[in-house]
Amino acid sequence: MVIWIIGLSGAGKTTLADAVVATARSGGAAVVLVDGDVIRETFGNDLGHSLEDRRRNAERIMRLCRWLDSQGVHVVCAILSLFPEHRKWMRENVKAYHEVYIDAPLHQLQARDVKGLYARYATGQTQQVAGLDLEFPEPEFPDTLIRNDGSETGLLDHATPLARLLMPA
Ligand SMILES: Nc1ncnc2c1ncn2[C@@H]1O[C@H](COP(=O)(O)OS(=O)(=O)O)[C@@H](OP(=O)(O)O)[C@H]1O
Ligand SMILES: Nc1ncnc2c1ncn2[C@@H]1O[C@H](COP(=O)(O)OP(=O)(O)O)[C@@H](O)[C@H]1O
Repeated sequence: MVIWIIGLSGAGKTTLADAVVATARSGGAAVVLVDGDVIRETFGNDLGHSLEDRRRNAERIMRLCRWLDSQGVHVVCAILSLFPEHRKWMRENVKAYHEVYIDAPLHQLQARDVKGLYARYATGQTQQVAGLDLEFPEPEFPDTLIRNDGSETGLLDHATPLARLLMPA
């Protein structure tokens, strides 16, 4: 199975993905964590954040996830996932695809701004920020919809039910 965790920068994708993987492993599941940022670095940061590079990065990650899945390993992937056609491709090309959308209000992301991305946008140092000058089409049919209301505990409450999807019966 591939659990595909989508959301804007700072929504809590990595936080949730880490918890799902830790819980699933403790329950005996063979699972790999694929994080958009980490895969960029793993491949030598050869892609930036232009729309074209993001498309290529996402396509690389999709194929990597499908390949891992085909080897009998579960995958939890945390990715911004800008392109609706990619989500469709995953649903069509992975036998067991579970899409999770973390919907977090932009004002909270801007207030938290752990990576300083939104502050850099505000001062004009960074452009093409999803949710601001880059459209983020919301997933239409997520299998799990999480409204991140600002409570990290509330977010992590979803980790165990998701991890159970990966654990041996
Ligand atoms: N404009 C701009 N400039 C520099 N960096 C940016 C920019 N927009 C996003 N980010 C960072 O890229 C991370 C998202 O990358 P992903 O590989 O998950 O997805 S995608 O390529 O955006 O589709 C994202 O990581 P997360 O915060 O983990 O989502 C950001 O840290
Ligand atoms: N609901 C929340 N309340 C408080 N902090 C949160 C919440 N959700 C996420 N965080 C914090 O925000 C930061 C960004 O989360 P992260 O998982 O890296 O997001 P993403 O991977 O979507 O960019 C982390 O430091 C995390 O602890």
